Amino acid sequence: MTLNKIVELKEVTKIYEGKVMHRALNRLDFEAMEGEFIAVMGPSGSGKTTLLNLISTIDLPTYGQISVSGVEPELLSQNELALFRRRNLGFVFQDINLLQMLTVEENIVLPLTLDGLPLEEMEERIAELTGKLDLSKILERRPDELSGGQAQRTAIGRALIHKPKIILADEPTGNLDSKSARDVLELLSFINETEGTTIIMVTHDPIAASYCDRVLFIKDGEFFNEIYKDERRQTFFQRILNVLSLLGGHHDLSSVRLP
Ligand SMILES: Nc1ncnc2c1ncn2[C@@H]1O[C@H](COP(=O)(O)OP(=O)(O)OP(=O)(O)O)[C@@H](O)[C@H]1O
Repeated sequence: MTLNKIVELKEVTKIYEGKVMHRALNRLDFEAMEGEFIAVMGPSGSGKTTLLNLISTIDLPTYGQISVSGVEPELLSQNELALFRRRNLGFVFQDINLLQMLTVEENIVLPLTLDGLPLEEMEERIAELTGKLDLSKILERRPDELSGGQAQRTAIGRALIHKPKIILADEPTGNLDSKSARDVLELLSFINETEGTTIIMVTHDPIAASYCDRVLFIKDGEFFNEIYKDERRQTFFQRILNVLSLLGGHHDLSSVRLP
């Protein structure tokens, strides 16, 4: 099977112009193949969120080229970009951001109603997806009646309902306890394997990163290292810790253990 590049960045530089100019990314090359599950790690301020914002077409680079799912964001208007994002990308954040007045089901189905999909098709997709997400029994609940893990799984449902090609996740387990975090990571892996959805996830957590196929490490806006998963998650996890300790800017990792 030949894999296609779904994301490509060539020599991308991002400079924030403010009172003080800041070069957040410097001549960064990056590629994601269709169906990959990639973690992006690096010390605070190294440019991870900037990278995600560029891939998600929310922001444009100062220099360099970007292509996402065959599209060069620079060539599209703001309206075209908004439509492109809605059709092709799914977003999952640390701050879960569900609409409080809506039920679990209504929150998940919201992006489809924007696209005016027929009711029957919406119901079919909701049933299939909420089964996978283990939310079928709590579809009528509102966000304040959910655990952190259930709320994040609802947010993942909302990100997945339109079958995006790419999921972009920024610290999706950052606010969760370890059990809920594991559930969310297993869910993302399952979606990646069964749907072939490409996932790019920024995380500080080496355990979260160990669920991925590849970890990209950046430092001061530049490529630092990248490692691929091997047979066992335990050894991959250990290799992630090794690179993090070389990278610096992290807390003491000696006590972190894979559960
Ligand atoms: N809009 C902005 N204007 C000016 N500087 C910015 C802006 N956004 C980010 N930066 C700076 O760019 C650098 C990279 O920020 P970014 O948010 O990408 O880092 P990060 O690796 O995601 O950090 P963290 O892990 O703390 O979230 C930081 O030094 C940040 O202060």
